[in-house]
Amino acid sequence: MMGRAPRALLTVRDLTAGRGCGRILSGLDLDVRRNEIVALVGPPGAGKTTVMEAVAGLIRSERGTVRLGDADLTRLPAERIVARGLAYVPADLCLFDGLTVAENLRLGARRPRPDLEPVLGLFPVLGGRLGRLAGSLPHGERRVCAMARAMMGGPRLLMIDDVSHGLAPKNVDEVMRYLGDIRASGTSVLLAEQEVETALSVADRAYVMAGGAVVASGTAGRMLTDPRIRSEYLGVL
Ligand SMILES: Nc1ncnc2c1ncn2[C@@H]1O[C@H](COP(=O)(O)OP(=O)(O)OP(=O)(O)O)[C@@H](O)[C@H]1O
Repeated sequence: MMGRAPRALLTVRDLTAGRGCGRILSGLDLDVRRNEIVALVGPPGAGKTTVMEAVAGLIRSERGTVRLGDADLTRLPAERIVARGLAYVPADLCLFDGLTVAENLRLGARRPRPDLEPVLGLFPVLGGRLGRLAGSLPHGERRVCAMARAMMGGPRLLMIDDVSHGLAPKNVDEVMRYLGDIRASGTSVLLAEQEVETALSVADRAYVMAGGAVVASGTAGRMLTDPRIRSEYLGVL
């Protein structure tokens, strides 16, 4: 919106979290504003999944705060975080393979007899797959199904881990286009991605992670053109 500062949606401050093996994130700050697509990029093991799981309430943080709009999500259980409007698509998708696509979508809704039409409007490819078992879909469509299931609850923010993982190049382009459509429908997006150029092609802003910390951040345009960031953090000579 011209002349008005973009409003904060997700505000993460001083996030410090680990797993059984010890502390992974220390004092991490991150923001997603309304109508933004934000990318978390970095090599395997940098901590991108850990950020998403801590924000989604799947692992407990030691310290720090997580807010979504006016709501304080800090250390709420995962199901209450989803109910506040924050949905998460994990890298392994967690579809119910023995249920149909339609049944998977209904499970993502927060009402007993949900209308599938708005989400099918966003992901038209699923319209012809509703009666198929989710386990029988090709990998690209499984990812679309998982994104669609997450959208059934009408989230304000959708977090998607390893968004292009295992996809053929044409399916990567398709999934990236869906991210733009999701944003246009009013849901902001936080994605984690190892393929930096892929992430920056769709994101407004990005955070580069290494060793559990944010080591650079800025607009995608700056990330793509700044020679220091390209050589030091993105591995592009
Ligand atoms: N389930 C787990 N148990 C113990 N340690 C883990 C677990 N998952 C990740 N880790 C460790 O936590 C650190 C951060 O991993 P994380 O998966 O958050 O990174 P990532 O940037 O998402 O990597 P990728 O791009 O491969 O998904 C790594 O050192 C990793 O070995």
